[in-house]
Amino acid sequence: MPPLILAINAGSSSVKVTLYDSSTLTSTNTPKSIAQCTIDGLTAPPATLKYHHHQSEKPISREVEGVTTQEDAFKAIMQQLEQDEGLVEVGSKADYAYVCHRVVHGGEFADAQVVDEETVQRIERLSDLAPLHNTPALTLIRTCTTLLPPKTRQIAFFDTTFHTTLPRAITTYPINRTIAHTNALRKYGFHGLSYASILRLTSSHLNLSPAATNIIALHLGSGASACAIRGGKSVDTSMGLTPASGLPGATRAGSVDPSLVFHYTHRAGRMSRSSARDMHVTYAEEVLNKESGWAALAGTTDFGVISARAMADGGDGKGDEGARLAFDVFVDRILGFVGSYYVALGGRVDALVFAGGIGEKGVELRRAVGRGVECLGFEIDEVRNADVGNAAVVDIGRRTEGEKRVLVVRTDEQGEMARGCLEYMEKEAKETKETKEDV
Ligand SMILES: Nc1ncnc2c1ncn2[C@@H]1O[C@H](COP(=O)(O)OP(=O)(O)O)[C@@H](O)[C@H]1O
Ligand SMILES: CC(=O)OP(=O)(O)O
Ligand SMILES: [Mg+2]
Repeated sequence: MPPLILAINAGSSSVKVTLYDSSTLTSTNTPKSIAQCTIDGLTAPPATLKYHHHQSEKPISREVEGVTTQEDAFKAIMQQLEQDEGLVEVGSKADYAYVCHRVVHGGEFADAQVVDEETVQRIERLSDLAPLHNTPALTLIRTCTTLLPPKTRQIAFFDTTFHTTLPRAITTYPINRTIAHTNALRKYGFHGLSYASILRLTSSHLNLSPAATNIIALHLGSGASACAIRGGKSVDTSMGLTPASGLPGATRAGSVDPSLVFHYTHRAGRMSRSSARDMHVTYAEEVLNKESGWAALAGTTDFGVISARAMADGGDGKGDEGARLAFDVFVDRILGFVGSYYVALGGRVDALVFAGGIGEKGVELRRAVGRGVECLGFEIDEVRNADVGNAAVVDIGRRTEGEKRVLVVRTDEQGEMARGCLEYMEKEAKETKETKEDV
């Protein structure tokens, strides 16, 4: 059996796992994917499992009751892989030679790391800075350590790596510099594996080298962010020290006035120091991360449902007011970042890119954002926007040449990890060869 790579992407509302054959490469030099299993809707139960073994004709899709955490989801996914007798590439668990984990907060780690006790401890220390992500990712690392043979190599890939190019004026918060330095308080940025994939796919579609590509990318999923990429490098992004800032999300408030938390409880409004008494900092975090966003405005975390309800309104005020509000708030905040990043890129933008679950499926959202950015020269074609098909990159703009294109990109975070894993394997093989030659 060839060495297999299992790439695990634990998001805030989903777990996506892709299995790759490291010995076969596609035309874009990525290991060939053999099977993919995802469970989404963890925050809008019942969750749905989707499975596709690439030799089978039809993907499977079924609801999975009682699956509410990333750990439940991962175990159900492993069970699905085990049960599939057609998955001949896997003889036993020992065939999973490499396991890649998406870890959202990498702190000071500049690059991917082989998982050992020290890496685990450092990821653990960062958990407070990405409570919806690092803790579940660590749980999955530990589950794999228990479930798979000791010789399985686990590698952690960080969302923060892509943003290590952010300029200092962007990463710096205007606060006491000593405290900022001691506590590592700065903008890190997230969704980096996704932005790396978006850059790769977009530059190839536009026939540009990544180093010559300027884009404004929108990763819109349960967690949503925007990124300005100049010459293939992240120069600004909307998430910050934690994934809680910037755009709102399924259960996240996004950027709000930082003083809001002191006025959130019923004691608030008194405008005294004691007004913060009922708002313990961990409660504030809980509220801003888990009890806000679409869930708070519209009563659901499913943006597909929100879009449908918002459109049913028809503008006569009779429809679902909460859904309309959630939709409008999201569009407003997205437009704010697009405008700001257009200026940051000096107006030289090859493409505005929609990605992530909502970016890929949200026809209405793209249409509404499209209307707002027409003044900048981006124009969405209604017909193309209405049906984006299944291609990795689709032009939905009226222009299909030159600058200011509008694209929908099927970002591939697992694929990005599989590529990184292959690079690691090649490096490891080279080092082993050199060591043997030295002996
Ligand atoms: N038809 C649709 N239109 C708009 N949004 C949708 C649609 N279907 C699903 N979504 C949204 O996509 C989100 C999932 O995006 P995804 O990027 O996969 O999530 P995660 O942040 O967990 O990685 C869901 O929360 C849901 O709101
Ligand atoms: C960083 C982040 O919010 O990730 P996700 O959208 O996968 O939850
Ligand atoms: Mg995601």
